Amino acid sequence: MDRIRIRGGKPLSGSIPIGGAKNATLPLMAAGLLSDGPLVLENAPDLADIATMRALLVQHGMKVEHDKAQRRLVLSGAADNLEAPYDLVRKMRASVLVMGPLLARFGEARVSLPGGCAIGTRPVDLHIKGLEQMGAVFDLEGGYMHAKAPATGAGHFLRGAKIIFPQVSVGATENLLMAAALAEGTTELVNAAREPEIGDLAMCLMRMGARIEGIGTDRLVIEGVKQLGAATHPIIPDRIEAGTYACAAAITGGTLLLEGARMVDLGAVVRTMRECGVDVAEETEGLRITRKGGLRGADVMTEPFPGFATDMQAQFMALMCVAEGASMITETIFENRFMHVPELTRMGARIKYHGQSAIVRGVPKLSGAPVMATDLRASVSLVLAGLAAQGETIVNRVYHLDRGYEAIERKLSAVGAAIERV
Ligand SMILES: CC(=O)N[C@H]1[C@@H](OP(=O)(O)OP(=O)(O)OC[C@H]2O[C@@H](n3ccc(=O)[nH]c3=O)[C@H](O)[C@@H]2O)O[C@H](CO)[C@@H](O)[C@@H]1O
Ligand SMILES: C=C(OP(=O)(O)O)C(=O)O
Repeated sequence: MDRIRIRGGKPLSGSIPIGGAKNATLPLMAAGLLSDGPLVLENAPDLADIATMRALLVQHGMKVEHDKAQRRLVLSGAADNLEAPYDLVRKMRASVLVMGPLLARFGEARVSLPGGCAIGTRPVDLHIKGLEQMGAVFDLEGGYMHAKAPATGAGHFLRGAKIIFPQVSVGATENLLMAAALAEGTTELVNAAREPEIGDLAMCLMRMGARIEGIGTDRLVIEGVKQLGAATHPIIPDRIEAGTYACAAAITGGTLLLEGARMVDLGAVVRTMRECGVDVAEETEGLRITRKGGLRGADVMTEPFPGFATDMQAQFMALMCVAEGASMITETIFENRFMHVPELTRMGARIKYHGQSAIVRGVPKLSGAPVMATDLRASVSLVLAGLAAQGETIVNRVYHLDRGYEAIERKLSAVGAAIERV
């Protein structure tokens, strides 16, 4: 199995191109189920999760072409198999996003329950409750959610509803937004998630002919239409990939231009990095991250957007391991997202955690070690620690990284890191 070998201690310098956002592309691909297309997605990243979503849609009966050279995905055709099998759903939880589109367009879906994952239990009750409010009836059998929605007689299956989320959920907002686009009448999503990926999905649905108001706010109002059509949509840049490479510049005391990255998507992360003594400047081509002086510790609490992203928590913790003073990191989104702590500790970090909070006491140097992690962002936090550590770090289980970071070793070695896949 592939591993990543890093010899740390080199300040990075140069430019890194930021790809299209994984977490925008996955729901956008699911939206392809809502019409015969073609839906053309530009700036598509080449990631394991994209291949998984492609396999899922293909087994549903759709045609999905991924032109990697042109960074383009073209989705067309109509689903003729309404089942999302366990083998694919367990690989990637975002598979559950086919539920809303399948129900809205065909009145039926059978989707495996995803189960828990390394970072938490991650139930899908909010997705189910919302779709039930829109008229779907759910049955649980053999680990599958089997949902049916009777035809309304007006060319729709689902009916618009006012859905008040008791808790902010990115996936539930996306699933219901897609379902509402083809439902009869008006749907109101209250306490909706406001992540940039949701705005991107809404923009794409509008290009396909959907009627949506309130984009960028926590109240989305969708006027259902009978049919959606073809569209071409450019995927937004990956703010988490950008934030991760910003940490790479900061932890090595270097300077990187993150081509295509946008300040507007990274607000809380940028504010915190500045608090730590890192310079962040918006330039025409992207964001420039520079660290000249020492790193100072800072406290963060993860929150739904526009708060500090949970998907940046592990990377920021790696940075705080070598910052001056103590930093308190509180994870409020997922109940088990400190799996990187024991591995960072093996590299010499001083971290203690209890429940939702961790205290990191900065040390002058980390030391390289063989490490492994159980999820995507935890794995990349070990790469970051390895870039700053003395000696050699081997990161095992690279398949986690390949879910969300395209060519990470090539992007980092091009800016001066001693990193290779072995
Ligand atoms: C593919 C994708 O875009 N993944 C992102 C998405 O995941 P995902 O959409 O799964 O995350 P959610 O926003 O839904 O989860 C937020 C919280 O709500 C809980 N919850 C969620 C749904 C539900 O029905 N019931 C429930 O209790 C979850 O367990 C979690 O504690 O948003 C997360 C939070 O920003 C990110 O970390 C993930 O990278
Ligand atoms: C948690 C993540 O993804 P997923 O929701 O697909 O597990 C992530 O991108 O960090």
